[in-house]
Amino acid sequence: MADSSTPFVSDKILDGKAVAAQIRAEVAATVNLLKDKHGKAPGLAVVIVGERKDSQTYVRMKKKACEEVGIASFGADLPETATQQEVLDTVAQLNADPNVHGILVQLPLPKHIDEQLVLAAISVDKDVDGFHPLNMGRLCMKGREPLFVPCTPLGCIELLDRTNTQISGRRAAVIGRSNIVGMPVALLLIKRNATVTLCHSATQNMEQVVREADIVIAAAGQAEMIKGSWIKPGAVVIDVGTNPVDDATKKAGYRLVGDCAFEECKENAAAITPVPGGVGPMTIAMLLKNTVNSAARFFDGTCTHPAAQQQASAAAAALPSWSTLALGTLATATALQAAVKAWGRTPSRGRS
Ligand SMILES: Nc1nc2c(c(=O)[nH]1)N[C@@H](CN(C=O)c1ccc(C(=O)N[C@@H](CCC(=O)O)C(=O)O)cc1)CN2
Repeated sequence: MADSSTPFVSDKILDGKAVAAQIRAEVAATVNLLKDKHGKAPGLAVVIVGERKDSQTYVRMKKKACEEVGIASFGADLPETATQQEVLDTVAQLNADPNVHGILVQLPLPKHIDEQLVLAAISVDKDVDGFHPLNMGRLCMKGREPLFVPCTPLGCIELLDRTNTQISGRRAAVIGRSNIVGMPVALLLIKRNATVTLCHSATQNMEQVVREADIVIAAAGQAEMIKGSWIKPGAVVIDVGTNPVDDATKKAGYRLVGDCAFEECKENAAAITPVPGGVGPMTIAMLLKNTVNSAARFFDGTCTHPAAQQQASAAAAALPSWSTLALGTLATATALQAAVKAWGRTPSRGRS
């Protein structure tokens, strides 16, 4: 099923870190093209509320990744005690900032803050996490496309694509129905013509469902719940789980394991993602990609956000006539158009 001759699969291990590195290099090249053409860098704002260690780590990783590819970082670090209004005001400021093309609010939020309200307050044009109800709604509908697809699900599909794994016509089992992963990845697989069973805590005989699947996406958040005997020989297994388990031999006192019993599942699988080093790095790579796609829409004026319209008219007024444009600029524009066009196809790509 997975093409083990790709540079990303070795000894059945699907190296998400390597795929993510390739995507980050592509993003960096597109950022350079955008800077050459528009004289501006894409900007990503990350909002974090509270002091959760894991969330702070992820936010640090996102900022570092932005820096490495030339995306400008913005954002706000709010205390655990921040009120809902303060969070909404922060989002409103970022919505209005013309240098910010992507906004994300790190999840989970503290309990006293209404997650739905905050996610719906993010401008749909800057919703690089794809969690705005309008983007989620479009993802659910046949013949509609969201402006942004959530990063981890997009990363799972990209892993399948970059290892030439056929999706169309195959059976897929998704374990877990979260808004961040399970639900949207099931929708993406359906849009790619897979036959999908979405398993959850009330699913009966989950083992049997998984046994019939050519593609398994494990996103239940339960350490090593999927056993090797559940995996159909030759299946491709994408393990989204990142569960800390006590390990006295580690400096931190714990290690991360996935939702799949890795060594056992690897026996039967054609390819399996490791934890860490599988889906995690893809989440951040896809965030960078979503941000660059957003900036490109802002810069070329195809985005409906008022700031984008203003920027596009200002740019048009400042533009020299076509006859004086250097050939190099034209080449850059063409390369940029091609790059952004190719990327925009990801959610509904018909390749199998
Ligand atoms: N607003 C959002 N919040 C959350 C999201 C999200 O996509 N948007 N996803 C997760 C957390 N997350 C990103 O935010 C994330 C999780 C894991 C990784 C990652 O690279 N993990 C590494 C291991 C890292 C470690 O050692 O701790 C790996 O798997 O190799 C990146 C991003 C919940 N919140």
